[in-house]
Amino acid sequence: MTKHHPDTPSGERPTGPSRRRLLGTAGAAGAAGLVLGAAGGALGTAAATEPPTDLATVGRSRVPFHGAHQPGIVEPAQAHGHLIAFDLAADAGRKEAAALLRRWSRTAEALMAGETPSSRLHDTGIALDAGPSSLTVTFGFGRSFFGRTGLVAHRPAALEPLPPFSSDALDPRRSDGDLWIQIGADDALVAFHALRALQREADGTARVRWQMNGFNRSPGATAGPRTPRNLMGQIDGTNNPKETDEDFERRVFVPAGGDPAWMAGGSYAVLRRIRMLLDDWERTPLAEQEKVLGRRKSDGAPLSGGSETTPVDLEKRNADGDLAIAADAHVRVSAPETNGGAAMLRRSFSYHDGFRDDGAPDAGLLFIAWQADPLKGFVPVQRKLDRGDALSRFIRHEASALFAVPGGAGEGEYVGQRLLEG
Ligand SMILES: C=CC1=C(C)c2cc3[nH]c(cc4nc(cc5[nH]c(cc1n2)c(C)c5CCC(=O)O)C(CCC(=O)O)=C4C)c(C)c3C=C
Ligand SMILES: [Fe+2]
Repeated sequence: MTKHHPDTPSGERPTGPSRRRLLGTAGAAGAAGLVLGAAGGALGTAAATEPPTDLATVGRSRVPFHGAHQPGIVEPAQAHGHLIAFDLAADAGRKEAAALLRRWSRTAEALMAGETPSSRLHDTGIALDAGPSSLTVTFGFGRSFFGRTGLVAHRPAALEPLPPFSSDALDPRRSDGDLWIQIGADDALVAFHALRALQREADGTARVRWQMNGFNRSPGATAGPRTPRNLMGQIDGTNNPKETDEDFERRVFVPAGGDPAWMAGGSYAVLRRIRMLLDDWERTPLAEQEKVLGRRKSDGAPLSGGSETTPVDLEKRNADGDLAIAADAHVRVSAPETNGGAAMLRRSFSYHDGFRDDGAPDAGLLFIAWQADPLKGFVPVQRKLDRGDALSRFIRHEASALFAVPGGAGEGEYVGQRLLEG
């Protein structure tokens, strides 16, 4: 399907120059000046003299933009993440939202390919000598988007507001939003470059509602891939659904023929900003920390025995007759076996935003859960955790959002087109 491009007279998709080609080509200063605009002076000089940067594996790694699903869901969480939510401007409706998603998609496609986005705006140059660095950009729609764009009839039933939980201490200013972008990259400059490029594309159409920054372990820090640790020091992500599981697609993605039709191949993202009471946690003896979770801290092995990947045995008893995994241990209370099979794909980022007035670290988990239906994933599990999770003593849910993340864009399509032009 060939689509008319809004920003070129011919209507063809402009392909931006590779960032590396821009740096390395003799005489690139002129071209760079065009692309870089105001910043072109200083960077243009560098462009004429600097050799192209050789990229290592991390920089070269590239995730495709097009596909059945949007990027940033099944790929391992990157070292750097930015989450940003927008509200549409008062005078922006469906037409303006469609134009924005078209611009955003075009920009995301170029950035993920390691290209300088060709846009009506000047590039900042922040990522000039970097490769794609596994950049992913993922777009979602919040419940309020549908009212503002006259699309309430197309709003998924799954976007019903999440129920309140007794342990919620939610800040509405850092919750919800009409539109959401999740950015992840294994290079901090590439991630920030994408954040700025996408934010600037929204100027005049949508304004930032909230923004959060997260991180994970850098690729290459360990000899082989390992499950990441969170800021409590726990290995976190072991018992996630695996792409090889027979029911993975059904659990995580809306099927073709699902309701609404425009969500086929899409998923629902539940975001919770969960602050960790790290001073309390770090004062807690190791054995108690392990009992709270139900797994060993050193290697993530379940307290019922084995290694990290050994299935958790919830029936196992110690010699003294006690349950090896306590009745309120986090892994027992959250396990699909104790929640009627409810499961979600957890793909989170840690965060640290300095220290609060009381001296405690403002740090924790940007918990992101992906599922085909929040009522069969996050909601029943969080209800159960809310009633009796030993981890609750050490965490505070401070912000919350739920977004419908449509399927991936086909060639020549933009994300959300099936909704906005359907
Ligand atoms: C409602 C869903 C969940 C919230 C909120 C949540 C918060 C949370 N979790 C950890 C740390 C770990 N969680 C682990 C397992 C785990 N957690 C959930 C759900 C929520 N967690 C599920 C469904 C599971 C898998 C259970 C299973 O099938 O065994 C683990 C163990 C390792 C793993 O399997 O990932 C850790 C560690 C924190 C720190 C946290 C809030 C800050
Ligand atoms: Fe958990």
